[in-house]
Amino acid sequence: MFRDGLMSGKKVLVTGGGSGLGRSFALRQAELGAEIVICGRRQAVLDETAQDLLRAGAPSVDIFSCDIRDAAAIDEMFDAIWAKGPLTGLINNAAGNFVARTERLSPKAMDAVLNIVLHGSLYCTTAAGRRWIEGGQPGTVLSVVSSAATSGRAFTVPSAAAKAGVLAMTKSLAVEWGPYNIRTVAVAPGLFPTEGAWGNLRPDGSDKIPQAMEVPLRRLGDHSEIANLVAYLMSDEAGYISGECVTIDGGRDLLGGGGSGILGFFDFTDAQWETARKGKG
Ligand SMILES: CCC/C=C/C(=O)SCCNC(=O)CCNC(=O)[C@H](O)C(C)(C)COP(=O)([O-])OP(=O)([O-])OC[C@H]1O[C@@H](n2cnc3c(N)ncnc32)[C@H](O)[C@@H]1OP(=O)([O-])[O-]
Ligand SMILES: NC(=O)C1=CN([C@@H]2O[C@H](COP(=O)(O)OP(=O)(O)OC[C@H]3O[C@@H](n4cnc5c(N)ncnc54)[C@H](OP(=O)(O)O)[C@@H]3O)[C@@H](O)[C@H]2O)C=CC1
Repeated sequence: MFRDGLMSGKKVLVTGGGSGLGRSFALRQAELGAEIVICGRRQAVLDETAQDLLRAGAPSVDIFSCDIRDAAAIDEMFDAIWAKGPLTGLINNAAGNFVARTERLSPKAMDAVLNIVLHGSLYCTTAAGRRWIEGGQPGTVLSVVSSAATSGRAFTVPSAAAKAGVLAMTKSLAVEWGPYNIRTVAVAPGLFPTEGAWGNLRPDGSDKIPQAMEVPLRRLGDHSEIANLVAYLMSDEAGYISGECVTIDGGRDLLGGGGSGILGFFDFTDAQWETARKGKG
């Protein structure tokens, strides 16, 4: 789909790039010639993906065990990255989410999601932007949000609220940092199977209808489809796109509020919620 070397000369940090969609984004850009940096909390996952990235063609791969809830740790990671050469792009991909009845969430449960999605994305974005502005370098920040950012999403309210904040950040910085030649963009994925999303959002008994039937195109997304979109948006070919969020969901959001994926939760029993919470769903 793209010319070889589309991302040559680029160096991109993918938060949560060791697994799930982040891994697919990193792999696609590695194939297109980008130097890749990935971070996450699980060192073993990062180690394994780093080997895959090198095999895919990345000229260099750096990995950082870093919890993006920790602003100081992020700053250390960015210092270490810049010591070897500045990034040209950042992908805010790492996220935390789970289904729960909102009125029963503890403050810690709310913070667990908000701190990763909203605070983590803002910490990483400003860590990159500050360095680009000081160095007089252009840059691109792509944040992975969700249609929940605009439509809301019952039973995952902290995530929906955090994604709305990240989208507002994207649009605000497109204006504030435009004069520095820093682009900020977002993608809103629909259903792309990953361990994290299915493990946290799809407990047993929650699917009222087959998952593909939640989507007008009658199928789930393939990682290659969103990885190509992300590669395009990170490349210079998208150099005049800023402040925009591209939805890639087979038309699912047009069914209203993220489709019918949440319908099962209205009838969930206390026992089912407990099982979901323990991660046995
Ligand atoms: C909007 C749609 C689109 C988005 C899609 C995605 O993002 S898909 C990507 C999805 N991918 C991922 O999510 C991957 C990353 N996810 C994670 O690391 C975890 O799921 C995390 C977000 C809980 C953070 O982990 P951690 O180790 O920092 O947290 P911890 O275990 O120490 O708990 C902290 C607090 O939260 C509470 N609590 C926890 N679960 C539940 C629950 N089900 N029910 C109720 N509460 C729950 C827990 O009880 C505690 O509160 P307490 O009792 O002390 O007052
Ligand atoms: N899959 C889907 O259908 C959809 C996904 N999305 C969004 O796409 C993105 C990727 O989702 P997906 O791949 O499914 O999620 P996964 O849960 O599979 O992957 C999340 C990644 O983020 C990392 N991560 C989580 N918390 C932290 C943290 N505190 N610090 C650093 N890294 C962290 C995880 O690594 P580790 O645990 O090692 O830290 C993991 O590599 C997210 O932004 C999600 O909200 C949106 C809509 C739908």
